[in-house]
Amino acid sequence: MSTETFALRTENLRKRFGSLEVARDVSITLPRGARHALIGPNGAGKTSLVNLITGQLAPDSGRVLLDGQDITRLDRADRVKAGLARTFQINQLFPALTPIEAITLAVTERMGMAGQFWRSLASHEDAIAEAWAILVQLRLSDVATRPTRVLAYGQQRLLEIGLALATRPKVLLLDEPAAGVPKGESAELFSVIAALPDDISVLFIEHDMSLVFRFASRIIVLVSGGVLVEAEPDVIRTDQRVRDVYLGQAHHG
Ligand SMILES: Nc1ncnc2c1ncn2[C@@H]1O[C@H](COP(=O)(O)OP(=O)(O)OP(=O)(O)O)[C@@H](O)[C@H]1O
Repeated sequence: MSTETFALRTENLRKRFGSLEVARDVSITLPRGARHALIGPNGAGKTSLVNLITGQLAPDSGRVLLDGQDITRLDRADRVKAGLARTFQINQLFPALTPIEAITLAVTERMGMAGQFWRSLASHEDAIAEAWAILVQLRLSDVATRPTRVLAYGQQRLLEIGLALATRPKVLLLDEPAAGVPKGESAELFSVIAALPDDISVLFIEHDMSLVFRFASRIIVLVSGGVLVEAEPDVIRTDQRVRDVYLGQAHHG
């Protein structure tokens, strides 16, 4: 695959914690516009892989390429500037801010004008307009001026995605975006993710297989730090190796 066609690629990523190998030669590719799911049992190394991609963890060897650029040596902030954004399993929001305030702040931060009140009003208006557009895209405009703490949990998780979108990412990594969200809200949350523009490529970790099969265009199965198989949902559904991994597990990881 040429560098023109992929948004993100890892090449032979390896990472150990003592004797535990959390990444065993992991090479994955996210084409532009991807909606890929990363699944696997508990402790398979899913979050570690996301951390290796974002720079939270340094690999022992291997490379991370974003839009053709080798970002392996960049720090986390520079990876965000290069177009890599993520959300976490646990809510990271400010409860007292409203969504429009929070997203506008994130946009001004990206523009390098956070805290610069002497900047022209026009640039602040631009930031507010961009924040509104993000909230509309996430179906949060109705609650834009309410304090974050009164939002439904699913809306709070969407707001986190909004903060990531404010960095104008090419690649969005979502670590269990529906974690803690009531069942009734999680499909809505995923349909918003699926409808994001095609120039944003998405890799999401998700435990709920019905959501994975409904929303992923491709599925990467990670087991013991290594990629067991990567394929389209229909292929994964009938793959005996995947069935064997999940068979007999009280809790699907
Ligand atoms: N900083 C660390 N130091 C040592 N071991 C770690 C560290 N971070 C993760 N691990 C271990 O690495 C393994 C992989 O963890 P990771 O969180 O990546 O798995 P996961 O697939 O995301 O699991 P889950 O589905 O439970 O979130 C686990 O056994 C975990 O305990």
